[in-house]
Amino acid sequence: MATTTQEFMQQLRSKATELFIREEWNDSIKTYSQFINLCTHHLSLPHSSPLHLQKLRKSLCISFCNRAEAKSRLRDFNSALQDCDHALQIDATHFKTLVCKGKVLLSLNRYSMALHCFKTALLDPQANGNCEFIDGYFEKCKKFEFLSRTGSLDLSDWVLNGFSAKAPELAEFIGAVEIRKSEISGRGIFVTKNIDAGSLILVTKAIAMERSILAGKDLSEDTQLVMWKNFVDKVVDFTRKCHKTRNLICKLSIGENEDSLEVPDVDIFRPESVVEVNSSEDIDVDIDIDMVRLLAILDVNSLTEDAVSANVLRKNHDCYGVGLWLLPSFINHSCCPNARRLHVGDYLIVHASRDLKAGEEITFAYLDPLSPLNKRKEMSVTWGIHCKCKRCKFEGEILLSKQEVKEIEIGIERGTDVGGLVYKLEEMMKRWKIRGKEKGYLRASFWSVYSEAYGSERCMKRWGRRIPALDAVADSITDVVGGDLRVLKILMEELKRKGGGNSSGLVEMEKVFTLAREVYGKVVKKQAMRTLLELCIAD
Ligand SMILES: C[S@@+](CC[C@H](N)C(=O)[O-])C[C@H]1O[C@@H](n2cnc3c(N)ncnc32)[C@H](O)[C@@H]1O
Repeated sequence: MATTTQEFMQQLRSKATELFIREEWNDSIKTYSQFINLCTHHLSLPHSSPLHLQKLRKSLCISFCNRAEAKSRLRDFNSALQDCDHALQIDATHFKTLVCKGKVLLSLNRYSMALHCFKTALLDPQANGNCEFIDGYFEKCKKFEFLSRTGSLDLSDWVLNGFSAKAPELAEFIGAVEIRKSEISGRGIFVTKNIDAGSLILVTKAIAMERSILAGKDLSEDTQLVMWKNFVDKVVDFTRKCHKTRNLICKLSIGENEDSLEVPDVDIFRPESVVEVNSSEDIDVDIDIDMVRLLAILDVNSLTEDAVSANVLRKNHDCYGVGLWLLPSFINHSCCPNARRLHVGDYLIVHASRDLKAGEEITFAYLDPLSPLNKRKEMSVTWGIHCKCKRCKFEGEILLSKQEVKEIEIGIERGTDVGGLVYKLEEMMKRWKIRGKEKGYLRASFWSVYSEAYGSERCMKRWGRRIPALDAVADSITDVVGGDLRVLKILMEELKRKGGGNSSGLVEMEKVFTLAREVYGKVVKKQAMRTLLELCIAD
C-alpha cells in the first residue's frame, strides 16, 4: 500500500477515534465508515504481506467495534449488532466487542444471547480489571433471562419505596399463549393452559411511548395533537431502525377485513427470535412504511394509560401516556373481560383478572364494563366495533322485554334515590329468575347505583336490610367482569369503616387481597400489596 494511502487511513482512524472519545457519535460513525470501506478494499487487494494484512484486520475489528458502540449510544441497536458480528468474524474473542454486543443484546431483550457474550468476555484476561462491571451485566442478564422464562416478577421493593426511584427495567415475557382466529373479530390471543387470576400473561416493552403532563386538567386539543405527532414520529423512527419491528407492525390490524388477516405465529414476537419476519406484502427494506397505513394501525392498536382496564404504577399521576405494544395489540375487547394491564415505565404487563381455562381468549375491556348497554354502545362507536358478546345480547333482550330496566335507567337520569333503584332491580331479578352470570351482567351495568348506595351511610340505614350485602354484589360482578379497581376501592372503604380488626375483618381483608391481585396482578408480595393499595387507592 502506498505510504500516502497508509497515512490517509491512519489519519482517518485517529480522527474517528478522537470523535468517538469526544462522544460525537454521528461524526465518529461517518468517519469510521470511511475507514472501514477503505480498509475492506485494501484487504481484498493481492500482494499484501501477512503482517500488513494482520494489522489491517486488527484495525478493522476495532473500528467495527467502536462504530457499534457509537451506534448503540444512538440507540440504533440492530445496526450496532451487525457491526459487532463483523468485528467478531475477524476476532471471535475480541473482548471489547463481546462486551458491546452483550450490552446491545440486553437492550434488545435477547437475554440468553447477551448472557453468552458476557460469559465469554469474563474468560478473557482483560476481564480482570473490569470484573465488577461485567459481573454486574452478567447478573442482570441472568435475572432477566429467568424473568423472561418464568414471568415471575417482583416489584415489591420499588412499591415499598413509594415508586421513588426510576421505574424498574423489566424483562419481556410471553406466557402460555398463542394467536388464533377469534370468534370476536379477526385474530385474538388465547391461553394454552389454565391460568390463575393475577398470573402474568405478557410483559412487553413499548415500541414507542409519549407522555404529557395533565396538571390537573384535561389535555387541550393542541397538546393532544402534539403528543400524537411525537408518538407517530417515534414509531416511524423505530421502523426505520429495525426492519423486523416494521414488519411486525405491518401485521397489526387497520380495523377492516379482519377475518381475512393472516394469523402470525406468536414466536415471531419473542425478542430472542431471530427469524426474519416476512410480511404478507413484501416490503422493500429501504422504503419507509406507508404513512396512511401506519396511522390506521396506530389508531386501532395504540393503548392509553388512562383506559378502564389499565393501572399505572408511578409516583406522579399528573401525566398520561400513549404507546404501541406489539403482542398486546392482538387482544380483543369483551364486555366480560378477563385480563387487565399494568403500566410500569414503558412496559406493559398483561395479567389474568379472572381464572382462565386453557383455550380461552384473553380480552380487555376497551369500553367501561361497569356501564349500561346503551353507554357501552355509544362508546363502541369511537372504537368502530359492534360488540356481539353474550352480555350485550342478553342485555339487549332484557331492555326490549322488561319495562322495569328502562324505568331504572330513567330513575338514574332523574336522580331517584339509589337505594330504591337497587332494591327495584334486585326485586325484578328475583321475579324474573335472573341468576348467576346474568345477574352479574345487570349488577355490573348498574354499578353506579350500587356503589353510590353502599357509599352512603344514610342510604344504607334506610335500605341496608332490603338490598344484598356489598361483598355478594362485588363477587357476582367480579365473576363476570374480573377484578375492577372501583369495586376494590369500595370494598376497602367498607373494611376501613368497619375497623377490620376482628376475625370477620380478617376474612374480608383476605378478600380485598384476592381482588387486589386480580386488579394489579401478582407483581408484589403481600406486605408490598398493602403499600400499593395505600398508594393507589389514595389517588
Ligand atoms: C387491537 S385490535 C384487536 C386484534 C384484532 N382483532 C386483529 O385481528 O388484529 C382492535 C380491533 O379488533 C376488532 N375488535 C376487537 N374487539 C372487538 C369486538 N368485541 N367486537 C368487534 N370487533 C372487535 C376491531 O376491529 C378493533 O378495531
